[in-house]
Amino acid sequence: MGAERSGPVKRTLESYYTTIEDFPAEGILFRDITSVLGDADGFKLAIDEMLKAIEGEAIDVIIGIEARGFMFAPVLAYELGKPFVPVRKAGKLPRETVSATCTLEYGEATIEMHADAFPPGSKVLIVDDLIATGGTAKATAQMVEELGGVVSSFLFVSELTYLNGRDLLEGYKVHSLVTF
Ligand SMILES: O=P(O)(O)OC[C@H]1O[C@H](OP(=O)(O)OP(=O)(O)O)[C@H](O)[C@@H]1O
Ligand SMILES: Nc1ncnc2[nH]cnc12
Repeated sequence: MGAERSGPVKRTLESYYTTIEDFPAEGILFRDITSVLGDADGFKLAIDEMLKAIEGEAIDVIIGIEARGFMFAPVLAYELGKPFVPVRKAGKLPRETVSATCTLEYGEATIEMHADAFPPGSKVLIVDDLIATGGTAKATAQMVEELGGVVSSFLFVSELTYLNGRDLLEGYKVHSLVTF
């Protein structure tokens, strides 16, 4: 028998994640994105797969949600030549804002976006690292629509399917690359 050939092992995006038990509270399985970003191949794979997921979609503006959405949305905005708009936790943005409150897997949050972030009618891609209950994403869509924008789709690196966040986003197009 001849020698077996083996090329470089192709890792999945999921394999770059680290899982931490009981963080930040007991009973939570925390899916840590920093180990994806902390590996150059992992980060490249994430960006490549994100770009592939939205290939061909009409997008005018890319929103990233603080803090972990900021790790991805600006890279996509740069790659696609589109403006980046931040959604931030309350009290951080300097100009007039719109706001929405959401319930999360652990806690509650109020988030804000600048009222002049994009012109009415803009097609908006909403990016975050993860969807859990979907509360943050839904609150972001409410703000986009309050400003006359149209949500083209949501794009998450990962999805906690057991929290059924997709149900809250019924009627919207939702992309996620890794499911836990
Ligand atoms: O689907 P949901 O239940 O709304 O949860 C998802 C959100 O929770 C996490 O952010 P977190 O609020 O922990 O803030 P961080 O990005 O600043 O760590 C995550 O990055 C999403 O933004
Ligand atoms: N289980 C989890 N892991 C990582 N980020 C999260 N955000 C909300 N729930 C999370």
